[in-house]
Amino acid sequence: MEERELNQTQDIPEVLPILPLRETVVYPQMLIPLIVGREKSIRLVEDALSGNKLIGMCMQKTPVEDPTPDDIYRIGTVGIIVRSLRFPDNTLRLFVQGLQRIRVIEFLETEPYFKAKVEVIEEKVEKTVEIEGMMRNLLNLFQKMASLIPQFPEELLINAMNIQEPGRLADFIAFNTNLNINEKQEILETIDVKERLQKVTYYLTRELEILEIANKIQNEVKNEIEKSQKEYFLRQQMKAIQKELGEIDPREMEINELRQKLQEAKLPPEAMKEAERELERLSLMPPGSAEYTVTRTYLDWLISLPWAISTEDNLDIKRAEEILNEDHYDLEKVKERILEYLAVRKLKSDMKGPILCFVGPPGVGKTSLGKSIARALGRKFVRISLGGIRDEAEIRGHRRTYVGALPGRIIQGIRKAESNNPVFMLDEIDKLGSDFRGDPAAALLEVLDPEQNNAFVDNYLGVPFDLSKVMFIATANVLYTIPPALLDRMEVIELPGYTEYQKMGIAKGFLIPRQLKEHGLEKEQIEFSDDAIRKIIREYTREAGVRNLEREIASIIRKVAKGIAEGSITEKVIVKVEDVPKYLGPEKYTYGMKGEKDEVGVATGLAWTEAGGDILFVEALVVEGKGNLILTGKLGEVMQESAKTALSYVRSKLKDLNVSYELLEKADIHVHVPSGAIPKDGPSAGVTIATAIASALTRRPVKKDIGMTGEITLRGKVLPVGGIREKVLAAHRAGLTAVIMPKENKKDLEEIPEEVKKEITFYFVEHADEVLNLALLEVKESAEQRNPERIG
Ligand SMILES: Nc1ncnc2c1ncn2[C@@H]1O[C@H](COP(=O)(O)OP(=O)(O)OP(=O)(O)O)[C@@H](O)[C@H]1O
Repeated sequence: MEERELNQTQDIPEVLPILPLRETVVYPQMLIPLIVGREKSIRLVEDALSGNKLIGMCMQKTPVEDPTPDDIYRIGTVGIIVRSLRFPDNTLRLFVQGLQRIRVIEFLETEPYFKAKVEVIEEKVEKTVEIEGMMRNLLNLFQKMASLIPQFPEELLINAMNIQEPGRLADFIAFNTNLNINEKQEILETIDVKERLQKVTYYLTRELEILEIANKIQNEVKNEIEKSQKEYFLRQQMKAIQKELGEIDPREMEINELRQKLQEAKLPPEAMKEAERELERLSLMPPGSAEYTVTRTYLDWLISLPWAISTEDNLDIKRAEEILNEDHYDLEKVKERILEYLAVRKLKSDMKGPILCFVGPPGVGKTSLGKSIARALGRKFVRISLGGIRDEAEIRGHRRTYVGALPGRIIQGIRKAESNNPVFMLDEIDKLGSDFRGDPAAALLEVLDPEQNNAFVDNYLGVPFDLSKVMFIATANVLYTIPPALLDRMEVIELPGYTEYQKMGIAKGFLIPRQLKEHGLEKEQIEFSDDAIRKIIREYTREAGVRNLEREIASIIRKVAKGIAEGSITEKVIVKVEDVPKYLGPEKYTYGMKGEKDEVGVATGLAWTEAGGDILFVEALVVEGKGNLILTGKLGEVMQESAKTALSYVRSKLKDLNVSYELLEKADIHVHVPSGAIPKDGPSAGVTIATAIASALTRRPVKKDIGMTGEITLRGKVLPVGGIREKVLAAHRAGLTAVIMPKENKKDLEEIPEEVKKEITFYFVEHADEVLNLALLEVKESAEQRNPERIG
């Protein structure tokens, strides 16, 4: 009742004590708590309490301690003190009910407190439709704001809905919205109600926008957190439930199991640290994720590697010798070298040995020697082929960041070996490639370098693995394509091809017994005659090694085994020479490739190929022309030059050879080397070409039983060549009885088996004149033998 009475303007005296407020704005009709601490203000309140309890309240422009009238806003509020409490620190707590806006007209007194002449600001508005609409809008916004603030008190909303007067609604909402103090004063000073509604609407809209954005951000963050937290909580709950039930979390079990396996694998400290890190990551990943699988695979690799598993070496040299002999025929020098190697190993166990490299044509037993070494030493045997590898990552692995990454072949081989000291065969080291994907040879160097390979880092593993106990053996068909840096690290052991005699021995002593065993037959059931074996060697295979020989033998044994199994064969089978075509079909090669008769313009050369040695025929023909040299037969650059040199040499000898110079002027010389489709190169056919040309020009036939090799210079000097052993074996195989070779190659004959040397006459020459004398027959081709088209 009192309040209503006081609402009347006339009840407000013209002069009021003015309480300066710091950072507080009091609106009419609002009940607000105030703390009064300044001495002057306490005095003011005390005086008011003993009178009509009415006070004027105006905010200070700045919150100074002792304001002057100039520091005080002129628009304020008149209010009535509803309650006051004195606190022990002498401050007063007041509850003041705001009544109406006032305007300070003039300060009358400043001591003991401010007193001023005031005027009450009347507020009368007509509630137009516009005002009504603005009110409703404001209420809506207020409601919206309430919905965005979680702990918003509901009664504030209800109060707001119950306010009828537009000015009061604006004040109420401004009071309860997060406006800054200057904005609150601005609203107080906005006397025009419509304008006040507009301003409050503006501020409320701004506040709403801020709230909405904040809410959106909050929601997004919350969602993120919620997702991972939900999972975490669920997991924790599951754990708790499982614990309660006496079960173990399968995931935890898996991780524990992995940890135990890692410990059992005895990883070195650096690898263990990495493994622990990955385990930690694994425990935080969702099990179905791709990343989980990647990490799990990596850990499996770490577990499966033989970090601490070594086999014990058996260094009994006698036994090793027995094993090598048991598996291989002959190869005495090679075996001796291997035994020496093992003996040194025995004396010096930590020997950083040279890496052995077996070089030789296919099928000569390189791989099987490696296997025998492993067997003799009691080590595991693994083999990888390097043929055609161009990508360094094949050796060293891909980084784990690649999809589907795996360790390189070295580490894969080690895993296969299940021990860290296997005999590790690197096949076809001569076929390594290199391109933009890096140089595999460089990676291999690191593998083979005893100084570095105790800490070989595979890109996938990312931690070092000790390869120093591995015994590496490389194999190659040829030496010259092996990168020099690699070759430098290796000790080359050459295994040239076998002679027919040796092949016989291998077939009888090793291949046939082995094939019998593999087909489940006894030697009482089948026997090969020597002639039959020889026929197979000569007419069904043409190779330096014995791989095809073994295949053909297996093919015969298979057919016999089939017959026995079917019951069509009941007696011991003796494979005789005439039976061979029955089993293997018509012969594949004609034996004795040597020429059938002494011929003009055809010389027999000796060539060296990847499959061992071979003989080749050089044909020369004098045809009508203008003194040109025609070369055919896919000759390489070196061979072409060699042919030109040979021709020039022969030209310089025309007089000695009794050939007229005019003949050459009217003729071209055509040199051809069959087989035309196979590329040929090298300088060693020099003497052969010279012989063929000389024969063609002189019409003196070349002896068919002589094979020859040697590089030729313009002056006719004969220079040494390579591959003598293979060439001589090929000559022997082809049935030649004499071989002409450079004098400087005489030393190479040492490596040639006695049985071959016995059957061949060797001529060692220094000059091509000697070659012509040896190879050309004295008699000229008779007139009837002459081809009518030929000239000269
Ligand atoms: N001296 C030998 N005594 C007994 N068997 C042999 C002999 N040489 C080779 N062999 C046999 O010949 C077959 C082929 O040999 P191996 O596979 O070792 O050849 P390789 O030289 O490694 O050939 P490639 O270069 O093609 O790998 C094997 O079965 C092997 O046992």
